[in-house]
Formats: sequence, structure tokens, C-alpha cells
Amino acid sequence: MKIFTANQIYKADKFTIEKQQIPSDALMERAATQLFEWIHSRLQGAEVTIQLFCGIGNNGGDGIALARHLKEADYNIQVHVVNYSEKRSKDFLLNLERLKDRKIWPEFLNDDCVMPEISPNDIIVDAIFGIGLNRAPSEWVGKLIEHINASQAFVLSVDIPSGLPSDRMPWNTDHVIRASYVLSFQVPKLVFFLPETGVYQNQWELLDIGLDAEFLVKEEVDYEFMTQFDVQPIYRPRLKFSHKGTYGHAVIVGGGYGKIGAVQMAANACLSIGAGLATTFVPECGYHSLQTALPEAMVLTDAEDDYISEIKIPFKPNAIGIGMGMGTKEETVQAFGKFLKEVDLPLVIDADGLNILSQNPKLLNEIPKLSILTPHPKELERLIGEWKNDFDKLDKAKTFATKHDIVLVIKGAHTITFYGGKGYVNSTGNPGMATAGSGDVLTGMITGLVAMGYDSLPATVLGVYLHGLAGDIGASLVSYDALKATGIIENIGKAYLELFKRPEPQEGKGA
Ligand SMILES: NC(=O)C1=CN([C@@H]2O[C@H](COP(=O)(O)OP(=O)(O)OC[C@H]3O[C@@H](n4cnc5c(N)ncnc54)[C@H](O)[C@@H]3O)[C@@H](O)[C@H]2O)[C@@H](O)CC1
Ligand SMILES: [K+]
Repeated sequence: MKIFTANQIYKADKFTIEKQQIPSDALMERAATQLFEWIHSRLQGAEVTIQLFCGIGNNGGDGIALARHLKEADYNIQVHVVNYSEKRSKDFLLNLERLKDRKIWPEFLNDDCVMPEISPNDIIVDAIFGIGLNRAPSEWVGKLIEHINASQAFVLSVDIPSGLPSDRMPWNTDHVIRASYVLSFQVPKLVFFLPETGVYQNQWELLDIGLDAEFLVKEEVDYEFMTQFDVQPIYRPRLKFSHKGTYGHAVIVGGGYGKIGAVQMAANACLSIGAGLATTFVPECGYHSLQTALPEAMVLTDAEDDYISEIKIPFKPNAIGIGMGMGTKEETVQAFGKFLKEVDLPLVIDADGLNILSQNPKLLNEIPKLSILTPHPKELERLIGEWKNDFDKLDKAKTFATKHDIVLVIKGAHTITFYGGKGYVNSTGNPGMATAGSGDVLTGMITGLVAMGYDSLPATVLGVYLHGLAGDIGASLVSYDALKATGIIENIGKAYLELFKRPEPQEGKGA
């Protein structure tokens, strides 16, 4: 699913109005109808007070049109116009007139207004600013937002939490609505997925306002949100007349004294995702535990007992995952550097492989093209340097991936994969996956998919999605808190099955 910028949404809006030959307020009416139906199907006419805070642009217009629908269904409403500018939008004014025709007179809030009383039992509709916000809200509007946030009422934001710009950091973090729920039109907004800006909403959901399908299909975007619908076509079914050689031979290189488990989990995940064969390459000390814990895998050992000193693979594998539990001992650094020069297939590089790269930046030029790097935030910072904020991080990550022609995976609540100047935002996963070994499992899964013949980008996007989905299934069985990395591996099979269940209505999860 494409993630549009505000400008692209305006373009889609214009295109739709022209192509469908509808008046401009028709989209606002669709938006208001959808908002109303969402609310009405849940409240069923309940006697709760709904306080609507509406700006003077089209977001406010949505709120005003919604107020009319709510009134017609006999809801108990209070409408406030947050009068932050004299430049009222045409469709806002049109809907204000329609509201007045029904004898509803909104209260106009200005910079000298008394803050309206809000009970914790009220429902707030936040339609103050939408994607048109392009500068800091003035002080009194900021104070009103703080007042709403302090009310403890349920806050339903229209399109985006007011005060949150769609493409940059907020000017003042206190002057952004903390939404209990966001009903966003047609396409998700990038800010929902970033750690610093995703915190302004608990949950979001899309409402379809019928923006033109042709535009949605054709418009090129910088980011995509990878839903079940987007990921399904990547999957390649196993063939009837295939054998284990068809699904590739993966090698997992890593481990050290006390850190053989990382390799074991990666190799286990690699086989569980479907690789034909898996061989591990570990220091000698890992031999017995690996042979015992994972009988399906083969084991090659380094000459050294405790650490890796020379990486020798006596056959040509289809994929190599490297770095987990490997340490950054000088001999290992040398071995890793030599291996990078020799190897002629894309690698999946994680953990200490990434640490070695950041400590020895010259090695970055030796990374085989189309390799996949899977840093968590700290590892990413060591690779690309500090960032000012999430947007700066995305820019730096994109530049780094393009410069080295690699796939870069920024792990987190919504893992983002960068390749070829584009970012793919993952839709699965949960906080329970922030647990030891979760990254090793991901590396193993992606390595397995590369071994099976998937190209680097599809292998990564599918691997990240299935990893999150396996984690979601695991957490649904044991809770977020009790989920362990092995619990993710155990549910890879169920994740595959879930991938082909009938898609549910698009619904997102907040930070
Ligand atoms: N294309 C679509 O998808 C549709 C969009 N609709 C709504 O339209 C919204 C966008 O409407 P607008 O473009 O009118 O913008 P907003 O309603 O977000 O903002 C109103 C206007 O206020 C001005 N402004 C920006 N920052 C300000 C500030 N800090 N203080 C004072 N004034 C400020 C800007 O000129 C802006 O256009 C969307 O978020 C959505 O809710 C809906 O009506 C349905 C159709
Ligand atoms: K809003």
C-alpha cells in the first residue's frame, strides 16, 4: 500500500474530482459519511456527549460535515470552531452553512477564549488541523490542544492528530493531539510509523473515500506500507518435482565462546523458512552443541576453539548470513575483511558483522552488491552516524543504502527496508519481539529466503513480514512479555499459513 506525501494526496484529490466529475465538496461528504458510519456502528446512538473541535480548513470542514450527520442521528453534540485564521476554506464554509441551516450554531473559539469544559466521559472529535498544517499552531491553539490532551476523554482524530505535520517533526511536542484513534483517509501517513512521531496515536485505521484507483496505482512513491496484500505476491510456491537442492544451501557464519546459541537460532530459522540445506560455520567450541540442538544442520568449524580466525567454506553456497555472536576480536576482524574480499555473492550481515564494518569503514567498500544489512538502532547509528530526528535518520539510511548498493533494514516497531531509493515499511510485529535472539532469527530467515532463490529485496521484505507475523502469532499464544526468539521460530510455519488467509479489512496499529 502506497504512502503518499501531503502533496500527493492533494494531487489525488484534484485528479479524482476531475476524473469523476464531482464537485469538490463531494469528497468531504464521503469523508464525513465514512466517519459517521464508523462512529455510529460503535456508539449505536449512545447518549454520550461528542465534542467536535473543527479548524477552518478542509479538516475542519470534515468535522463540521460530520457534526451534521451526528445531529441527524440525534447524537448529543457540541461543535467548536477553532478560529485560528480568517482564511476559511470554501468547503468548510459550505458545510458551516449546511449546519446552520439545521439550527446548529457552533461556538467560535478565538485567542481570548475560555477553554471549554471537557468531561473524561466525552468523546472528542479532533478536526482542527489535517495534512495542511505547515507551521506551528499559534500559542492559544497549542494551549487548547494541551487542554484536550489533559482531559482524559477518548480522542478520535480526523485524518491525522492535529498539530502533527505529515512530513516533518512537530514544532512543539506539547502542541500535538494525543489521539486515542485516528481515522485517516485512503492512505496511511509516514508519521504513523516512526518512533518519534508514531507516539501521537494509539491506533489508526483507513477510511476509503474513493480516491481514483488509476491515480493510486500509477503514482510513484518513496515509501510503501507492506500489508498482507502487498507481500502475498512475493511468495513463490514450492514445486512438485523439486528436491532439497532446489531450495538452496545456506551458510550461517558466526558464534564465539558463550554465543553459539545465536548461530543455532539463525540456522534453525533458516531451515524453518524453507532453505534446502543449512551449514553453520562456528569456532570449534560450538561443534557438539550445534550437532545436538539442531540435527538438521551441518557444522563446519574454525581452527580456533573460541573465536573465528579464518572463514573457509569448501563449497559454493547459495546464501551466507554472517555476524551473529561473532565478536570483534582482531583475528575475527581480519578474517571477516578477507572473507568480504573473496566472497562473490550477496551476504546477509548482522550484529558483530555490522560492528566490524562501523569500526573499519574501509571495509564498507568491500561489501558485495545487493548484500542485506540488518542493524538495530544502535548498530545503525554506528554505521551512518548520529541523526537529528527520525526524518534525518531516514534520509541518511536511504543515502547509505544507495551509495553501497545494498538493502538496508532499519529494525524497530515498524521495520523499514531501504533499497533503490525506496523504503518499505513493515506492518507486522509487536513489542514482545524486543527480546534476545530475535535479530538472529530474522537474519536466519532472510538468509534462508535468499538461498531459496529470492532476490535480495523480496527476500528481505518477505522475511521481515513473516518474522513479525510469526512474532504476532507467538505473542497471541504466550503474551508479549513471555515471547522468546525460539517462540518466533516455532511459529514461522503458522505465519506462512496466515499469509494466505483471507485479508482482513486494513487496520493499523499505533506505536
Ligand atoms: N484529498 C483528500 O483526501 C481529502 C481531504 N480532506 C481533508 O482535508 C484536509 C486538508 O485540508 P486543508 O488543506 O484545508 O488543510 P487543514 O485543514 O489541515 O489546514 C487548514 C489550513 O490552515 C492553514 N494553516 C496551516 N498551518 C497553520 C497554522 N499553524 N496556523 C494557522 N493556519 C494554518 C493552511 O493554509 C491550511 O490549508 C485533510 O487532512 C482531510 O482531513 C477531506 O475533506 C476529504 C478529501
Ligand atoms: K485532525
